Formats: sequence, C-alpha cells, structure tokens
Amino acid sequence: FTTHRAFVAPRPIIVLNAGGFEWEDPVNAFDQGVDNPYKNTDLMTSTDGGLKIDPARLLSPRLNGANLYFIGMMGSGKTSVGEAVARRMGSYTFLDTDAIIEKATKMTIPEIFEAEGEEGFRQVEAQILDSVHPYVRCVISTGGGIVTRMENWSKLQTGLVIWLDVEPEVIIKRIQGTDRPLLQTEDPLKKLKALLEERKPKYKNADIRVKVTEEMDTAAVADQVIYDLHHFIDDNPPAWKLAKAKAQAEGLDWVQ
Ligand SMILES: Nc1ncnc2c1ncn2[C@@H]1O[C@H](COP(=O)(O)OP(=O)(O)OP(=O)(O)O)[C@@H](O)[C@H]1O
Ligand SMILES: O=C(O)C1=C[C@@H](O)[C@@H](O)[C@H](O)C1
Repeated sequence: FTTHRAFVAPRPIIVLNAGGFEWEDPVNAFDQGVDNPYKNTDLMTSTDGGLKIDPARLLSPRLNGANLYFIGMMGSGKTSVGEAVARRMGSYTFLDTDAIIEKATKMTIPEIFEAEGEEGFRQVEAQILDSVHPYVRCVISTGGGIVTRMENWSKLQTGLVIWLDVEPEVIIKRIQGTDRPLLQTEDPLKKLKALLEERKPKYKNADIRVKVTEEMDTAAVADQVIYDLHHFIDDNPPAWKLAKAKAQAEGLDWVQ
C-alpha cells in the first residue's frame, strides 16, 4: 500500500456491451453516494471532557483518496458494513458493484444468471469493476465471487482490500430464503461451505481480514474495520516516508 496508488485519473465510462446484451452507460448508476457528508452529525461524539472526533473521520486524510474494497461471501455484510464505514468517514462515497450491475443492465442479478449464466454475470461484473476502479475516495462493496477472476485483482489492488470473514453457519441464518442464484439448491449451507473452501485462497489475498462473529452487529464490524485500517496504514507507511527516514538515518538532508 502506497498512498500515490490512489491517484488514478478518472476516465470516461465506456458504453459496454457484454454478456450478449446492450448496456447503458453505467455512470448513471453511480448515484448511491453519501449525501452531503459534512452534515453528518455523528462525526463528532460528545464525551465527558467534550467533543471527540470519530476515528473513521481521520481515515480519509490518511488514505489519500485510496478506495476501500470489501470482499467476502454473499451475506457477509459487505454492503451493510461498507455503507456504515463510508457514512462515518464522511468524505467517501459508497458504491456497490451488485447494485450498479442491476442498474446498468436494467436486470436483477437472478435475471442475469437466468439469461446469461454465471459466466455472463462474471463478464458484466469484471467490466463494472473496470469502470468503477479509476474513481477515488470510494468505499466499494463487491459481489461475493468477484475474487474468482484474476483480472479483477489488478483493479482491487489499486485500493485497500478488506475481507469480511464470516462462518457459513452465521451467514446462512442471515440469507436463507433469499433469491441469491448460487444458493438455489437443496442444501444451501453445503453449497456455501463448498464455495468458501474454493474461494478462501483468493479472499486471503486481502490486505485486511476481519473475523466477524455472530455477536458482532454491523456497527461492531464497522468499528473493527476502522481500527484495523488505522493499524494497517501505521504498519505500511507510504514509500516517501520510508525514503525520508532512511535519508535522515544516513545523515542526509531531506529537503535543502
Ligand atoms: N453484522 C451483522 N449482524 C447481523 N446481520 C447482518 C450483519 N451484517 C449484515 N447483516 C445482514 O445480513 C444480510 C446480508 O448483508 P449484506 O447485504 O450487507 O451482505 P453482502 O455481503 O453485501 O451480501 P451480497 O454479496 O450477497 O450482496 C442483510 O440482511 C444484513 O442486514
Ligand atoms: O458469491 C457470489 O458468487 C455472488 C454474490 C452476490 O454478491 C452476487 O454478486 C451474485 O449473487 C453472486
């Protein structure tokens, strides 16, 4: 992680044509931003001694614009937690690749799976990620299977990647009976376990792994993510800081 990774110039969104159907320019689907974030009164909390700033608010200047990508199994909380983190940060916009896909294609995810199969959906997903990743200051919640395509990692790794690691037994209680296409089987828990085993080596490539237990509600997970992000940045200072420390240790003038 180096802060200058964040400065990828935004580029025009192209009109996409994948998976066998015409798309609208997905730029119109990017309207899920946090409204006027500086009006967020939760950013300052009152304590005994006075006002205390939310540590989430301090992340933004430390990230220098780098995007945060949430990865993990379906139902792991990427959308709920991602949105909570973006709101608390104040100056980051929240985006959800599944929601953008549905808006850009004017189809629901089950409809895309039905019409194009999983492979068609993956193509669409990869192109949406390609369109989204040049933007800066975004918290981006991704689809559970986005990690399966190697090419997606080159986009994810332009930001910081956070894996919400949740046991299938916990997930199934949250999402049983929903219309997620990959769980339309006789034994959804078995399917979830098999998918997790297959994907675990990919999820492990995340910069930060947050173990989420059943007792943790969305706010507790968001707290943990924010805490871990500060520690990650502490442990991975930008390259210029290391260069400065090295130069000074060698007795060189840093700036004449
Ligand atoms: N920490 C939590 N505790 C309890 N319920 C949660 C928690 N996090 C998320 N949920 C609930 O689980 C369900 C799935 O959450 P969410 O949509 O955020 O997951 P997701 O990872 O974005 O899923 P998908 O990849 O399928 O879109 C929602 O009903 C949400 O309210
Ligand atoms: O885990 C998966 O492969 C998926 C998760 C969802 O977020 C959707 O992207 C879709 O249902 C596929």
